[in-house]
Amino acid sequence: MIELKELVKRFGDRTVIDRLTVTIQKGETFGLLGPNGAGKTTTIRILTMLTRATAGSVRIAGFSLPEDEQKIKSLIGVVPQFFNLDNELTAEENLELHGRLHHMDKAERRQRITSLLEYVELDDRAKDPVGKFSGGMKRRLMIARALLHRPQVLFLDEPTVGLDPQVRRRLWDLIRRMNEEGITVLLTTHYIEEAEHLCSRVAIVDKGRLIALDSPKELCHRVGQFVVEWTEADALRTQFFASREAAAQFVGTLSCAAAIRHSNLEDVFVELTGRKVTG
Ligand SMILES: Nc1ncnc2c1ncn2[C@@H]1O[C@H](COP(=O)(O)OP(=O)(O)OP(=O)(O)O)[C@@H](O)[C@H]1O
Repeated sequence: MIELKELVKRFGDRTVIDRLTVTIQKGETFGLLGPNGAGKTTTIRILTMLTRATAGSVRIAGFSLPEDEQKIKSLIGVVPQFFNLDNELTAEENLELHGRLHHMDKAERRQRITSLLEYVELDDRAKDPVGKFSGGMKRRLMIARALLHRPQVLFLDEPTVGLDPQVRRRLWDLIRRMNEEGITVLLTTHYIEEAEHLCSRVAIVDKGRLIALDSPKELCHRVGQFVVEWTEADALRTQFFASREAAAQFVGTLSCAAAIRHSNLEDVFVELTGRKVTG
């Protein structure tokens, strides 16, 4: 559904995307995971035609950039990282504006706006100005807006950044539901838990480079499913093991207290880069 081949983006002499090659299948929820500055937003900006790649190719649903820009625009929905709703307008009016920009006819617009406000559970706030909405409500309205013209692919840039854990989980449910209904989702995140909960596969990116790509489970298997953590000379030490038994055996050889836990994508990132995603 989405194919990036040898994608490069340079700003002056700075390379922020470095030969990124990724193929995302139809129906996947795919995550780009990496720390701030890894190049995730720039990748989304290229895919959503807000900036052009320096080199490499992009295909979405069989169409190529930049040749098929108009066609691709009608197939994608975008939820940017920062709120870009019109605070003066009501929820309904914000959607209405988007529908007009996408040349949807009046009857279709009305029907979609009503059903999507219900879908994101904002139907009772349809007539309220968006300026009064909480962060979570604004994010849900941005998702409704992105879905209005029935896109096949949805791009979500850091969909839950700045939201409290409860609101985040509610958005995860919504993203999962959209995916179950057949939409291909590409999201960026620097939240480990978000990638682990939502994504069928994850590309770990660092400094514009792809450093690993697989399902969260496989990535954790790769470093070792179990981690032993202990403190030595005031520093936290970790070691990976393929089984709980092997981890427990190792703990038996230590002369201090140690904890055994499951590994996660943060561990994978640290193993591969020596740094933390959430740093
Ligand atoms: N227009 C620009 N001109 C120059 N440098 C830029 C521009 N846009 C992004 N960059 C640089 O490109 C690098 C990647 O930025 P990008 O926003 O894609 O990272 P990110 O992984 O999305 O991080 P974040 O989560 O903080 O947005 C950063 O070092 C950033 O400073």
